[in-house]
Amino acid sequence: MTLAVENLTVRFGEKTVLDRFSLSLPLSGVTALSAPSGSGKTTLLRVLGGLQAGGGVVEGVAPGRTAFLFQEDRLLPWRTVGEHISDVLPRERRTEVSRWLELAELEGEADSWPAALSGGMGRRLALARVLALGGELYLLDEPFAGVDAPRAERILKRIRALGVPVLLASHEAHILSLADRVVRLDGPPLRVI
Ligand SMILES: Nc1ncnc2c1ncn2[C@@H]1O[C@H](COP(=O)(O)OP(=O)(O)OP(=O)(O)O)[C@@H](O)[C@H]1O
Repeated sequence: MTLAVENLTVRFGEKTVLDRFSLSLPLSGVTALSAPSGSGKTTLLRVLGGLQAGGGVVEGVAPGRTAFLFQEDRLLPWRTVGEHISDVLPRERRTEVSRWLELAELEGEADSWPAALSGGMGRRLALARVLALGGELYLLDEPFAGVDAPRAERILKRIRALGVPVLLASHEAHILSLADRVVRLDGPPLRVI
């Protein structure tokens, strides 16, 4: 399958973030988007996830079938680590909580509260929740912010093994080096370089 974006334009007031932006890439494995801060990576992911309207054509991705990791963790202070995962699982899959915590190297933290997690642990919990939720395409905005490189590399290998295509935004060279393809973007307004 191919993800195709054609002539996508997004403006916020006077500011043009995406200007007739086009991109085509295979929907398999791990694709990394690399671009300077503030250039529009989040905006592009949001359009692909159906969270942001844009003028243009997007083909190959059904917005309701993507799983989206926001740049912010968006954890719930009143739910434990384990409950963050069980909350997104259907009843018959509730036994999977430990599987997703292990994937994110959070085993042993199921009863912890978000306030007791380090920044990197919170990030891994937010990531585990999206992975558990599932979809046909994972859209991950800076999934490893605050996560040490060796751990991030181990987790990314486990994500790849899930067999669901991943499109992630990252600034980190070690993450880019593990991707199957890196789309380097200039910007703003974004252009593929
Ligand atoms: N809702 C909005 N209203 C106004 N401007 C916005 C809005 N969302 C994004 N922008 C602007 O669009 C530009 C691109 O933002 P975006 O968050 O997509 O960049 P990014 O490449 O993901 O940045 P970073 O790497 O820092 O996360 C920025 O100049 C930002 O200020």
